[in-house]
Amino acid sequence: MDRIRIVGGKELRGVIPISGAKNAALPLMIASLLTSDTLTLENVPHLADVELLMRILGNHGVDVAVNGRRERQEDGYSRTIHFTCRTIVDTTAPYELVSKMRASFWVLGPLLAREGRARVSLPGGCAIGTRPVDLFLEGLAALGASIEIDAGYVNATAPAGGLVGTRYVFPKVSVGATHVMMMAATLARGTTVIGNAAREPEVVDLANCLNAMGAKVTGAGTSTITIEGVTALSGARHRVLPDRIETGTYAMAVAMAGGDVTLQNTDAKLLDTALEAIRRSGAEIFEVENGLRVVRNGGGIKPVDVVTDPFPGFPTDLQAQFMGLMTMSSGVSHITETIFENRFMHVQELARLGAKISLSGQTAKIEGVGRLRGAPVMATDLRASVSLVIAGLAAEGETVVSRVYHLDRGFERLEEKLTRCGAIVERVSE
Ligand SMILES: CC(=O)N[C@H]1[C@@H](OP(=O)(O)OP(=O)(O)OC[C@H]2O[C@@H](n3ccc(=O)[nH]c3=O)[C@H](O)[C@@H]2O)O[C@H](CO)[C@@H](O)[C@@H]1O
Ligand SMILES: C=C(OP(=O)(O)O)C(=O)O
Repeated sequence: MDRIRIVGGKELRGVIPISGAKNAALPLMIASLLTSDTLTLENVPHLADVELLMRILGNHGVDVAVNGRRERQEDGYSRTIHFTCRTIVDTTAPYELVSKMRASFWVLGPLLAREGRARVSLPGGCAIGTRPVDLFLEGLAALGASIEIDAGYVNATAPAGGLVGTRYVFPKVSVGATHVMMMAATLARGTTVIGNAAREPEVVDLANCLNAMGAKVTGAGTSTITIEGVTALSGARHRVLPDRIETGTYAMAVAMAGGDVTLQNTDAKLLDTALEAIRRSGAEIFEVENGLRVVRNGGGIKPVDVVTDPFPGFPTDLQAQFMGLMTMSSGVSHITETIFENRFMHVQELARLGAKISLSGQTAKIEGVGRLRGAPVMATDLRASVSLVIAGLAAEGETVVSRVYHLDRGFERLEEKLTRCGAIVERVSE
């Protein structure tokens, strides 16, 4: 099993290209199930989750062609990929595949909308909480679907004549349930209004792509999304938006290790709240053409309190990384996690590097320590593992992060991007 070895204490200087967003690419790829034409996606990141979803979509009948060729391209950053699902050959998404990645559950919406039925295993994904699927099922039931859960599978059937437009207010904001209901409603009869919808940029990206495919979606990016159903969708070409979590992660790496790095192909507007927190910690952030520049040349790290919230709040997917940054602050900070009930598994691993963190319910109290010291640590989930990498960059001596398959789910060419900025980071295969 691969490990990442880091020799810390070096400032980061250079340019990091930001990839297309994993969390936008996944629902966009799933949208290809809604049409028999080709959906071409540009800027698709080369990640384990993307590869797995290609296999899952292939199982349903989607033909995947990378850069116009059928073979997979093993080099190069984010790619252009063509997805064509002439006919859906299988409406079952099996446990073996869906259990590995939460987002694969989302095929439920398009399969149901296009074929009138779907059988999808209950999902897996990062172990950061119980992550139920009640909101998905209630949303689809509001569109007229009959739903039963049997032997670990969700069996959903549309009424004769297909799904029917509805008004439905989610009792809680859910990114995934918003994606799924929006996709399903594009092919429903009549108009659907989704209340308390997620406002994340990835929801807006999906709505833009659906509209390019001929859907009639308005209001994405606000809490109320309206979808006028159409009888069929066509193909389209769409560029995946930049990864705001990757952007924030590297910005925090610079804030922690020091240096001057330009993050290219990204947009500060995607993560205003997180950038504001990084600025308050003492780093300077400048918007530059097609990206941003993060600078911390000396000066201490100030303590900053944050509370995670749905967009436009501070993203839960940057909570672990920000906690890494706060471990080196000059005072006491508090981080409250409101989205997932079990997203503090990085705490005990950061402690191995010398961090002082105590937990009380959903709030972590971080007593800044002047310096961290490298140690062997274990990745527990995707964002927790990258928090250990950036802490390792700032720590003195050697840090070895094991279980790096978590990282490969969501960070494209992490070692290469950091090495180009002067970090000493290498992958060690056993
Ligand atoms: C692939 C992807 O895009 N994953 C992101 C997505 O996950 P995901 O879409 O799974 O997250 P949700 O927004 O659905 O989850 C928010 C909260 O709602 C709860 N919930 C969700 C659905 C449901 O049916 N019932 C229910 O109670 C969840 O347990 C959680 O407590 O948004 C999260 C919140 O920004 C991010 O951390 C994930 O990185
Ligand atoms: C939690 C994440 O992914 P998933 O929802 O696929 O588990 C994430 O991207 O941080």
